[in-house]
Amino acid sequence: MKTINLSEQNTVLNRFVSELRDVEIQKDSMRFRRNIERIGEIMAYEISKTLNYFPLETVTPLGTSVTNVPSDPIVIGTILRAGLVYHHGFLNCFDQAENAFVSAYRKYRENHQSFHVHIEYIASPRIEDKILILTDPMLATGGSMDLSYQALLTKGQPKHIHIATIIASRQAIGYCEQNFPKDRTTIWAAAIDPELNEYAYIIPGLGDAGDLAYGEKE
Ligand SMILES: O=P(O)(O)OC[C@H]1O[C@H](OP(=O)(O)OP(=O)(O)O)[C@H](O)[C@@H]1O
Ligand SMILES: O=c1cc[nH]c(=O)[nH]1
Ligand SMILES: [Mg+2]
Repeated sequence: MKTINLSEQNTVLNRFVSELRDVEIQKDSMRFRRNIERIGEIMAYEISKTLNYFPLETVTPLGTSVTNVPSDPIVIGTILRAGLVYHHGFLNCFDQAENAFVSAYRKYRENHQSFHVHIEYIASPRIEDKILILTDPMLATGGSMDLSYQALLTKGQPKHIHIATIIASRQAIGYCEQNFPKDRTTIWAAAIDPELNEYAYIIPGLGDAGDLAYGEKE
């Protein structure tokens, strides 16, 4: 299994990640959402370099042109709710992709320290033999990603799985390496952080991505 940490390259993506983390800039929730979206656009472009292509003949007003374009059918599968704008970033790039949504959220117990991940709803096309891009901006324990993937397997076996995230913990990378098919999974992260706190939040991370994008929930 390959893990690609895009922060190892000096690109403008790093500025977008640093703005997402910045406690002052986070107050501008529109900027927060737009940064997530544009990281989705850039990551989709990076993933596009791994796809299969075929030569497409195009008729222009003055002749014909042949261009290599992607041939793989793609399903973008997103975990609600923090993944919503990230999803749109991917869709801006892969505008012909099919779309899947999974509602996975942390249900905290009384003590607020332990939780289990709750899946209530999936809406997905068939994913058999397609390229499945699973998107969620935060990969903390990896539990939501794993359970969402298991839920989507009721729709077929994908040809390849791309796990796309903005901030991953080291622990979650290890968890995904153990729980996803090694020969057909690639993990893409805009940054990988060292640890989780006692509430399983990524440290230093950025806080609660869903709340920062869409407001606090009860
Ligand atoms: O890797 P994990 O330990 O499973 O944690 C990561 C999950 O936590 C966040 O969602 P959250 O449950 O906070 O829901 P929200 O998007 O509605 O805020 C995030 O968007 C991931 O889905
Ligand atoms: O650090 C984390 C962990 C889970 N969900 C988030 O939004 N942030
Ligand atoms: Mg979630």
